[in-house]
Amino acid sequence: MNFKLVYSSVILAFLYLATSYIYVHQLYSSLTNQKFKEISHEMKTNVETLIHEKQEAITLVSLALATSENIQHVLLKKHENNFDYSSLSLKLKQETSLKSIWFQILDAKGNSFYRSWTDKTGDSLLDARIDVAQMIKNPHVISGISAGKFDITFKSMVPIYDNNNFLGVIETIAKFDSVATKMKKRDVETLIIVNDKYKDQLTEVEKKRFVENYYIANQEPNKELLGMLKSARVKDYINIEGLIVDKEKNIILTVYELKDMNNEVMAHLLMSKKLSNIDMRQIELSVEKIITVLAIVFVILVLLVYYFYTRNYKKFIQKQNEKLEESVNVKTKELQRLANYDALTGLPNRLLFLDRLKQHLKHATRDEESVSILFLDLDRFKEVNDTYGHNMGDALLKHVAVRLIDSVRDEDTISRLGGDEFTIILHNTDNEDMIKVANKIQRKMQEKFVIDGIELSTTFSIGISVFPKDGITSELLIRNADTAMYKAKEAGKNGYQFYNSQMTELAFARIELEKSISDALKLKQFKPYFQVKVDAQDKSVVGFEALIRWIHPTKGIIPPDDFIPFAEEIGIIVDINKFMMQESMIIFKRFKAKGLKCGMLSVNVSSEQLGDYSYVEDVEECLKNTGFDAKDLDIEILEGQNIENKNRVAEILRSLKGLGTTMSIDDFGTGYSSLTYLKKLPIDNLKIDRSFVRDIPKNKDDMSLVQTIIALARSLHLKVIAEGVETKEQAEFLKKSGCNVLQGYYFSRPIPEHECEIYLKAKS
Ligand SMILES: Nc1nc2c(ncn2[C@@H]2O[C@@H]3COP(=O)(O)O[C@H]4[C@@H](O)[C@H](n5cnc6c(=O)[nH]c(N)nc65)O[C@@H]4COP(=O)(O)O[C@H]3[C@H]2O)c(=O)[nH]1
Repeated sequence: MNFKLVYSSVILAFLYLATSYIYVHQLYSSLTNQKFKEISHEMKTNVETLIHEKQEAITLVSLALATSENIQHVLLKKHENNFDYSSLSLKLKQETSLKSIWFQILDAKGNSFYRSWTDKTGDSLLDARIDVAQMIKNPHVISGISAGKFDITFKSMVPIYDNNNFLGVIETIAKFDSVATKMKKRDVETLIIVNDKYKDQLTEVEKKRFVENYYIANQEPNKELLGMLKSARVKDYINIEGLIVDKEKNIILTVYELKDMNNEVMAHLLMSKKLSNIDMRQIELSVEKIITVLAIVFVILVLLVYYFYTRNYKKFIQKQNEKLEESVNVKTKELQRLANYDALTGLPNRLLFLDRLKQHLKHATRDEESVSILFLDLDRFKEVNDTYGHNMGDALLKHVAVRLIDSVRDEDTISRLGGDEFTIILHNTDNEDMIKVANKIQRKMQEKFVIDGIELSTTFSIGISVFPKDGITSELLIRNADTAMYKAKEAGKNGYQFYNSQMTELAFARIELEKSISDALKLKQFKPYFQVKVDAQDKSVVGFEALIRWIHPTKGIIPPDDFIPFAEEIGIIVDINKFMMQESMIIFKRFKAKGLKCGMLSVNVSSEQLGDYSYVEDVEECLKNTGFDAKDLDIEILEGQNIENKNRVAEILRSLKGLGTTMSIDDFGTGYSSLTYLKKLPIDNLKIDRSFVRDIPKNKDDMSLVQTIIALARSLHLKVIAEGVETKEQAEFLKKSGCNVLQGYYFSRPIPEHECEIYLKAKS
């Protein structure tokens, strides 16, 4: 995601808002200042206008009166009592804005001829007033503001002529503070501050109307302004340049300089207007407009940024999606590989094999061709695992896979179904080709594998099924190839078998048998039968061999040869033997508890178990569970059994010996054990196979062979037990030959517990 754009947008927005704020603020203050200036100007202009108006008004009045014939006549005749302007004053008061107005008439010599406010006349004003002197000297219209004894006033003097004969002067006087009153109507308070230089002149004015030496000319001065003036220096206010805005007092202040007739500043008009009375709406409207424009610009900018951002974001999302898709593809491929290929060998696994087989079958159906499946199972792979561990087993599988790949064409599919099972799919091959492939595999496997310096050899049992002859579905073809593979195992391993229909029946029978053996174990249908072993010399009971019998509810007693090899093949023999050992020990414990001398208990062990340490644990557990004395336990090992797996077997036998048991080599003479090797094993007894005893005394070779075995056993300090003794002659011959213990039908067949008890009781 483009965070840069987001960050810069946020910063820009902030800058924009800050700048806008400053701009609006400055604009507002500049507009306000402008407005205040305008207000100040307006106040000054207004007051000036009012002053001019007033001056003009009284001048007009003077001019009007100067042309009055009555005045001229009276001045010519000096009949002063004919004047009365009180009605004129009243009229002016009523009809005009001239509320306080006075008149004075001077004669041509500057003497007061008439005063409307007093009866006092005849006094000369030439000396008292410069303006009067000027007028007499040079009659002309004089208009202005002047300070007198009582106040400052508006004055206008107009010469009175009779034709060209100067008769005198008419003077009109008006109060000045009416200007302040008029200004008030316009919301402006005006304080008329008369300059301090007039202080001495204003002799008839009350002292209290002075602030410092400045006369306040208002009749009723504004209290606030007066307060302000009193609380500071008067100069501070009359010297204001431009204007003052006092937000605290909510006023705007400005000063107007009032000039006298000689154009000299004679007074200052301090004017104030309430800020709250100033109409700021226009400014606010302008500012609002600006804010609106700025806001619109901001919104547009935000929208633009948003547009670019979303466009950018879409691109970003698109890129992310592409990346995601890419990694999903990689992962999917990886998963497909994991799902379809065997992690150990890298060959296609069961899933891919099934898929490819289905494809082959589809094409073969369409093109009317054949497809063959070779089902391969390593012979004795379990022994490799048990002997050298699973790592070695795995390494062997990898090497085997390489050799398999070397044995077939590239287009043939080899897969590992799991464990030591492999399959090969061959397309459109005849029997001869298949045999060639099977032979090639076998040849490749002949050479020993050398892994971590250890030499290993292994072979394959191969089952072959062919589409469509042996099945048209993949499931059936695999099952039938598997069945054929079992057949190859039964036939002695390291070979191949083509599937035929009889094999299916066999396969079903095997499944059936597997289930019923398992059920039999659960239902305790297996029973130990005991066959006695007697001392060759005095025929006393030395012990018993426990031999299994399957007491089948419908088939009766099933002998071990009918199910033990199969039980060994499917592995259930481990549980069966454990069960047999524990049951026999319990029975022996019962015999002993009854005081019966049953001697040693011999049990059989399977080749499956001798390569596995867990057998030692099983024996230990049975001894512990039953409290059976290990010294009374003899374990019979078949000569042919696993003896090749020398080191492991030797170790396990030593562990068993460590528990206190004795060990016997069973069926001796049928295998090919070297006696030197046997010497190294912790063996106590050697049982001569009954096949050598059977034909005694008829077969002289057997007799001499038996004698040789006994002599050899003796030299190895082993006890010799002969089995299959059926006749007295045989018993006698074996006794004479030095055999220690005899076992066979001659003494007793294998019998169940209760019969054994009777037998023992009879013997004791
Ligand atoms: N013809 C003849 N036979 C005699 C005579 N005396 C004994 N036998 C038979 O010879 C076999 C001796 O047992 P084995 O060699 O251990 O051979 C046993 C043993 O290898 C195996 N077996 C029996 N019980 C068990 C067992 O619990 N576990 C295992 N793993 N194998 C067992 O089954 C084999 C066969 O057992 P069985 O049928 O009981 O056959 C027994 C026994 O009945 C005789 O005088 N004449």
